Amino acid sequence: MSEEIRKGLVGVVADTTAVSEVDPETSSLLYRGYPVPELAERCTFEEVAYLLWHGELPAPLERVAFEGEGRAQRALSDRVRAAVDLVPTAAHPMDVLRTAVSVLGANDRRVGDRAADAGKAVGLLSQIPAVIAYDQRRRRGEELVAPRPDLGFIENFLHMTFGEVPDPVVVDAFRVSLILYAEHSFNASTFTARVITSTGADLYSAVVGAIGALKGPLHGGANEAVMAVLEEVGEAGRAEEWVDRALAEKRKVMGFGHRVYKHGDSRVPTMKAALDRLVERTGNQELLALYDAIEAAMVARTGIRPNLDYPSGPAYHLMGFDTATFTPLFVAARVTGWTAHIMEQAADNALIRPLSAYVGPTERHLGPRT
Ligand SMILES: CC(=O)SCCNC(=O)CCNC(=O)[C@H](O)C(C)(C)COP(=O)(O)OP(=O)(O)OC[C@H]1O[C@@H](n2cnc3c(N)ncnc32)[C@H](O)[C@@H]1OP(=O)(O)O
Ligand SMILES: O=C([O-])CC(=O)C(=O)O
Repeated sequence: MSEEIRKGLVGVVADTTAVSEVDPETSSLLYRGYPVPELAERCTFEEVAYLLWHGELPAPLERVAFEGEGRAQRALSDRVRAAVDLVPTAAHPMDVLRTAVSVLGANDRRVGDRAADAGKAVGLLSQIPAVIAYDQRRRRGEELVAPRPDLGFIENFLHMTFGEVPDPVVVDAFRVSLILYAEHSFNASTFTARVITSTGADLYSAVVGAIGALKGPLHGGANEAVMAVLEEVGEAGRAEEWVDRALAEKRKVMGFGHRVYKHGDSRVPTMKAALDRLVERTGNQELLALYDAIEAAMVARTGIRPNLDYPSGPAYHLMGFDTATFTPLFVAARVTGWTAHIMEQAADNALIRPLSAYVGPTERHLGPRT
């Protein structure tokens, strides 16, 4: 076997992209050239979506037209609602979302029209929150809440989920989290979307595949799994002992480590600051003490730092979301990055098809068969 195998494609540069730049040396992240902490401080989530899709922030008139297009598509269609209702509540909300996007694609006459991809992306950005909000509500035995076209994306998403717009600290922390989750170069789910697109398949198929890839606990599923860690550890005083045992048992501590960042995830300081503001509002100091104690124990023992999922998990908990809804929230943000990459891949396509080194039995032949 003479080929060099890069298991997990570690360190492999698969293509160019102009969507975002991750610099592991400086732990920094740029969307279309703009530092993400700056976008999180000064932009709406809709503006960031526009930036990822069009390469520039919208001018005032472009912003009004773009927001209007999104606001008009926020209501859950009867077909999608019926599809959600068909999925048992025992199924994970990511399965519901995957099914709903599939139904959206099957009902879109533009499905194979590449020129309509930007419009389909706007539709998904509006419909995905409606699905997530309705799914959480039906699991709680609550009625669907109709969208409010007078509200911005973030406020409307929260209104459809909770039946009211929460206070500004919650609204702002949610906005920050979605901007931070929006895009991250060739991560597993985005790469999945690019692979599917490279075959000539439509945008919805690529997004359905990406949702499947994001569900796993080594990727987006970690924000949900972080809550299980916090609950299992229980109190700050138990953190050191718990981390020692988890490492001895060779368990992966969810919310820590990253394939690209080895000196810390660029997004964590911004999300941690939002979490701190939520804690200040709710007075939940024990949660913060627990969070800090687990991080201190992990860093002291392994040098492995938190990734974005570590502060996002408890932040979504304090905002009032059910734990199983956390990874769908990641989808609501990342659909912007996925679709930007889908359009980039389609515009300059080459089928993605690597080679494999065969390690099975050498050639052999069937003997007489009875
Ligand atoms: C937004 C996101 O999707 S970020 C990722 C979210 N995922 C998680 O939080 C899940 C937990 N983390 C992990 O599983 C990993 O850190 C990954 C999958 C994210 C990245 O891992 P990789 O780049 O493949 O590194 P790999 O898994 O080989 O880890 C290297 C070493 O660090 C250890 N390590 C890495 N992360 C962790 C962790 N969270 N807990 C314990 N040990 C860890 C590995 O066990 C391995 O040790 P070894 O060399 O002794 O075998
Ligand atoms: O980049 C990755 O491998 C995972 C990640 O942090 C993300 O998708 O946001």
